[in-house]
Amino acid sequence: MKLESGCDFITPNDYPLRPYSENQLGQAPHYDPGLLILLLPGLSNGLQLEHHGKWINANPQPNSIVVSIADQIEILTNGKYKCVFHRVVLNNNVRRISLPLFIGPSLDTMVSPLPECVDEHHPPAYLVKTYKELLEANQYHEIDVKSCLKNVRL
Ligand SMILES: O=C(O)CCC(=O)C(=O)O
Ligand SMILES: [Fe+2]
Repeated sequence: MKLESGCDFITPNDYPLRPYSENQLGQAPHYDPGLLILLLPGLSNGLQLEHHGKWINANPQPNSIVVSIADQIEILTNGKYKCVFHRVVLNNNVRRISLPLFIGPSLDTMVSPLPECVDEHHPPAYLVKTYKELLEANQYHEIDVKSCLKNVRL
């Protein structure tokens, strides 16, 4: 994958306080686009990851950066490393601000399973698309539950 230039973007999140409302969602369950996400998770909890059908709290350490796998790593590794399905639950007591940096290749980069991850037992499991086409498949709407992965998994 050519990574001399890339398409990175930051989409800050500001989640309001919602007293007296248990488990109200700040972000619906979704997959993130791109290669990797570097997230400054702010001071409050709320980020949850799906693991074997259950939601678990990420509970990042104070002053840490959360690194998570986005959809292109799943495609590049031919499904070996799965994109993290996650959501945000609003906090009853603390206003939550988070800062995710979405790291991706340039928009015209073809994203396909790496040859090292394909063999006779692991045939290519994803369609070959450019990063731009992957974003379009997701309607540029990263918080939509519909991930581009659904459109490119074979
Ligand atoms: O607020 C968070 O911790 C996560 C944000 C997130 O998942 C996103 O913006 O895609
Ligand atoms: Fe996300």
